[in-house]
Amino acid sequence: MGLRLPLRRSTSFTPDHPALMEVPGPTALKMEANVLVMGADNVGKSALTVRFLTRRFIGEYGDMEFIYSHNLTVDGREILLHIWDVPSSQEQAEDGSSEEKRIQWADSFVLVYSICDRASFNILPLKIQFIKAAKEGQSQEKVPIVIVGNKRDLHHQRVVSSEEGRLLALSLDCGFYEVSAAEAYHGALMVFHGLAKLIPDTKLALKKGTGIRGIVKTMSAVFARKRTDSL
Ligand SMILES: Nc1nc2c(ncn2[C@@H]2O[C@H](COP(=O)(O)OP(=O)(O)OP(=O)(O)O)[C@@H](O)[C@H]2O)c(=O)[nH]1
Repeated sequence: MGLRLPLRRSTSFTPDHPALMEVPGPTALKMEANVLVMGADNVGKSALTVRFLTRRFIGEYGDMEFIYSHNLTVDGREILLHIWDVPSSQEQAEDGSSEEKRIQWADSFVLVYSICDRASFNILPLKIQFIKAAKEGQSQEKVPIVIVGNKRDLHHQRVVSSEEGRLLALSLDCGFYEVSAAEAYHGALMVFHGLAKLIPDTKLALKKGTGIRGIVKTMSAVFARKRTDSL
């Protein structure tokens, strides 16, 4: 059975952080990359993704599954990111082969844990080794991965130190960020911007023209759910 792709949604994006105001010249390359957001349940995968895409934090995200398409300009390269956020309830209902297929689909990975949840941190080394074995075996190229410690605002509940996160990222040759999707947009922007910087041109160029062309639906369902819940 083939890989079941979720609904697809497009967004537009203009970076507003001074460090990110890199206007592409007339020869800027247009490229595409697939990003898979992974991690344990309840760590804030959807919050981080939605914060990056919309700048908003809506609190509850339900179990909607989307691939979001979003333009980002990094180092003069205009990159169309296809970001797949998989709810953990769905992951648990599947067999391992679906995760393998998603890993094959992706060129780059965001691995999220909560700084308040030791177990969500402890599962990362195995997940990352699994990704590396699946991807690096094929291409011999380093796989772009960033590790994200989320919920930084809950410092009184912290059980994973920043140093532990940084060391893990160093030992596995990944990028590292600590953020609060709840508190600020900037951290989410830095995560996806940092990831895009790690994707080599060769990988991006290879993806050009091979992106999925699926059904485009709006994220209004997520916001509608939120509005209904708060009535
Ligand atoms: N305090 C705080 N809460 C957060 C933050 N990010 C997410 N949350 C909350 O954590 C809960 C889980 O967030 P989600 O984004 O749904 O987490 P997820 O990893 O996508 O969850 P699954 O659907 O289980 O895969 C929600 O109640 C969010 O409001 C954060 O940075 N700080």
